[in-house]
Amino acid sequence: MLRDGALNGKTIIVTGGGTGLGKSISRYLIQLGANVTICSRRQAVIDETARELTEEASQLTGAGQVLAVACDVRNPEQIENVMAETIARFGQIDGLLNNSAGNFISPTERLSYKAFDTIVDIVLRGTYYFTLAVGKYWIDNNIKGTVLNISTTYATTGSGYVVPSAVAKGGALIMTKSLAAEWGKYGIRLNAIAPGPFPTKGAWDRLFPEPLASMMDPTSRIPLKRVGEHGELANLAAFLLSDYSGYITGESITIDGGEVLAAGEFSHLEKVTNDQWDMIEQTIKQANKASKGQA
Ligand SMILES: CCCCCCCCC/C=C/C(=O)SCCNC(=O)CCNC(=O)[C@H](O)C(C)(C)COP(=O)(O)OP(=O)(O)OC[C@H]1O[C@@H](n2cnc3c(N)ncnc32)[C@H](O)[C@@H]1OP(=O)(O)O
Ligand SMILES: NC(=O)C1=CN([C@@H]2O[C@H](COP(=O)(O)OP(=O)(O)OC[C@H]3O[C@@H](n4cnc5c(N)ncnc54)[C@H](OP(=O)(O)O)[C@@H]3O)[C@@H](O)[C@H]2O)C=CC1
Repeated sequence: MLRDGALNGKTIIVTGGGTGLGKSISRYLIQLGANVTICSRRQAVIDETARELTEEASQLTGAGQVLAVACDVRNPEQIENVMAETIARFGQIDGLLNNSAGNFISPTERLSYKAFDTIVDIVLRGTYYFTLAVGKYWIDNNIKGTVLNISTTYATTGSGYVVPSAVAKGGALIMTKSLAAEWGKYGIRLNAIAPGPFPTKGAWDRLFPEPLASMMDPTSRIPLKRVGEHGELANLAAFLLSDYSGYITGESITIDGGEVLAAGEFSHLEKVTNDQWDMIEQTIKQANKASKGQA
């Protein structure tokens, strides 16, 4: 979507950049000229992704570079190490994509305290630790940086069976809006993306395992009748991390093929046939007449 070189000179940290959506977004940011630091807990995974993305970038003109630094986003010292290594390699930090997450589907009453803590700590604590560290650095150095948080649609609607994730994503979303209000005076922008289903191994293994996968078609309640493509999400993420979105802050943009609209009272009536609509129309018109005393 963006023109070549749209992110030239920018350095962006992508948490969870070794797999899934973080990897796909990192690939596109690099194509657009950004230098990207990917980080997550598993060094071998981010090393392999860095090798792959470096190889791809070598085939392109004007692509950025990639650095892999291991980090658990629940650990402030490791976050500060990612920042120091990024600054040492690329000079400064301009953007932060909070994409790391933990999640699994479960009835809430089956969760231990530790299970609940694990999800909330990765998603909420990890997001505010990283944002706080990078925000302080930007304020101290007069850098007009940009944060993008990967949220979910259920951060605003709520959802059963993923309650720790909903609690944490909801908290991260309100942080996005709150800090956008507070740090706007420094030129720092914070936005969020709320994706619907975009197939990744990480999400599908934990949210859509058997027998669920055989029991339901995740596209059936999506108005566009399909899951998302990684490139579609990467386009939106690159735009929100770029200067082209310079007047957007505190916003959450939903990209879900219309899935959240399923809450609309009558939006599920697509199974009604034309013959049935004829019948329904006649029935309603009879009722209209009756109410006017014409029946
Ligand atoms: C419709 C289509 C879809 C479409 C999808 C629609 C969109 C969904 C939107 C959101 C999507 C996402 O976030 S997708 C992101 C998915 N990716 C990830 O989750 C990647 C990272 N995840 C992980 O590493 C693991 O899954 C996770 C458990 C979170 C963390 O691993 P750790 O090694 O740190 O922790 P562990 O020690 O294994 O587990 C911590 C505690 O959690 C408990 N625990 C772990 N799994 C459990 C389970 N299934 N049920 C109960 N409890 C569980 C353990 O027993 C431990 O508690 P005790 O027994 O008390 O010790
Ligand atoms: N796929 C989908 O349909 C949707 C996804 N999302 C969101 O998109 C984002 C990416 O998810 P997706 O790509 O699907 O799944 P992945 O499992 O591929 O991505 C999650 C990433 O988070 C990293 N991570 C987990 N725990 C930590 C930690 N403590 N510290 C640092 N990194 C960590 C993992 O790496 P490692 O294990 O090496 O640490 C992994 O790379 C998440 O925020 C998710 O909530 C939102 C809506 C829908």
